[in-house]
Amino acid sequence: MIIRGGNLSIKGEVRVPGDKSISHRAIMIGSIAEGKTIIHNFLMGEDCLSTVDCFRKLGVNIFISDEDVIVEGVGLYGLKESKDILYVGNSGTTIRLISGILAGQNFSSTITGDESIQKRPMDRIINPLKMMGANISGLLNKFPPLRIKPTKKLIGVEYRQPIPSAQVKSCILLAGLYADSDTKILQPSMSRDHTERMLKYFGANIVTKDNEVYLKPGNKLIGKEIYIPGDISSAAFLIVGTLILKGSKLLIRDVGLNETRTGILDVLIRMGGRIKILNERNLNNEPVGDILVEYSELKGIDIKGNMIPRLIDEIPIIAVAATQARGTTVIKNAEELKVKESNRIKAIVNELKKMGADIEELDDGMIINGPSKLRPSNLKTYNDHRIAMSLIIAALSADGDSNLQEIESIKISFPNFFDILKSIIQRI
Ligand SMILES: O=C(O)C1=C[C@@H](OP(=O)(O)O)[C@@H](O)[C@H](O)C1
Ligand SMILES: C=C(OP(=O)(O)O)C(=O)O
Repeated sequence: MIIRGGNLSIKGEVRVPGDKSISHRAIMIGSIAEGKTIIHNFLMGEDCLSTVDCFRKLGVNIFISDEDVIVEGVGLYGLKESKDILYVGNSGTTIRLISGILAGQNFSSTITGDESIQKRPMDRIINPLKMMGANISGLLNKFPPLRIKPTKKLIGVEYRQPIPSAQVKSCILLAGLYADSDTKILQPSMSRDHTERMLKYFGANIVTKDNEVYLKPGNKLIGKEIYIPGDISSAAFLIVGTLILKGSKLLIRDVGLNETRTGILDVLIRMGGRIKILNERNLNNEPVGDILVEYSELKGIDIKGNMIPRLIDEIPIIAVAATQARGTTVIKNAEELKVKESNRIKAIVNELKKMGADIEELDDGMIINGPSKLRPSNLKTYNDHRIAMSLIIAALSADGDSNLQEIESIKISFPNFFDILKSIIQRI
C-alpha cells in the first residue's frame, strides 16, 4: 500500500474501537458466568473474533449484531469438549487466558494458532499451571500446540511472577477459579488489571493490594451488561500522529484510562505533549474519559522500569514520536517486546532506520536521537499490526510516497484504522 506523506495535519473528533484486552475478557468471563452477558462496543478485530470462535467451539452461544455481542453464559462447569482443535489465530491473549480456564475442565483440549503464535513462549503459563496440578504440555514444553487434559484436582498457588505479564497473571487467576484453595499472585510491578476488575464485577472474591492479587474460589460468576471503552493502545497511533503533524488537534472520546494502561499518556506528556483528559468517569469498574491532544514540540526522555508494562504495546509508536523529539530518548527493560507478534525492537529499529531516523537497537530497548526528517521508504511490517500502524504514522510525516507491505494485520486490533485516519487527515 502507498502512503502519501507530507503537508498533512490531523483535525477533528473521533472514537476508537473497543479495548482489545477487555473485549477478550468479556467473552471469556461471560462464557463461564451464569446468565446473559451483553457486551457493547466489543472490538470486532480478528484477535477478539478468535476468542469468540474458541468459546463457540466449547459450546457457548454467542450472538453478534453490529457492535453488540450477547454471550449466553454456561457457568463455570458448563463448557463442552470441542470436536476441533481450538485455533487462536494471532492472539497471544486468547491462548494464554483460555488455557487457564481449560486447565479446570473435565475434558481434553488442544490449542494452537498461526505461525507467529507457534513461536511465542508458553512455558510462562505451562509452569505455573503445572504447579497448580494442571495436566498441560506443549511442544518442547514451550510452544503451541498446547494439550490440556483433565486433572484430579487443581490447587491454589502462591506465585511470584518472574516478569510482569498480565496474560500470565490472568491465566493463573482463571485457573484459580477452579482450584480448591486460594491463589495469590505477587507481581514484580503492576501489569494491566482488567481481569481482576472484571472478575470482581461479575462477583468473584478477588482483592488487589499493592502488587499482590488474592483470589478465593467458590463464588458464582453472574452475567452482566458491559460497555467496553475505546482502546488506548489504538488511540496511541492517533495521539502520536496529532503530536507530530504540525497544526493538528484531535479529540478522542470515550477512551479507557485504566492506570495500568496510561503509561503512554504519562510518557508523551513528559516529552512535552499537549494532552488533556476531559470528562473522566467510570464504566463497569473501568475508568474512561476523553483525550484532547494538539501538535507539540517534543523532547527526548528516558523510559524504563515499572513504566514498561504500562505501555508495552505502545513502544513502537513511542519510537516514532521520539524520532521527532529534540534530544535523546532511551527505552530500556523492554525485552518482552522480542516475544510479541514479531521482535518489535528489531522491527521498528530496522524500519525507522530505513526512513533516516538516528536509532540504535539495544538488547532490551533502543536509543533514539532526534529530531530527524523522515524520508519516504519501502517498509516491511513483519505481519505485526502495531508495527504496521506505527510505520503508517511515521510515513504520514515523511514528504512523499512510502510503500508498506503486508498491512492486513491491522485488522487484528484496529479494523477501521484507515476509515478513521481518512476522516481526520487534512492536506495543507
Ligand atoms: O493481557 C492482555 O490483554 C495483554 C497483555 C500484554 O501481554 P503480556 O501479558 O505478555 O505482557 C500485552 O502485550 C497484550 O497486548 C495484551
Ligand atoms: C501483543 C499483543 O497481543 P497478543 O499478545 O494478544 O497477541 C498486542 O496486541 O500488541
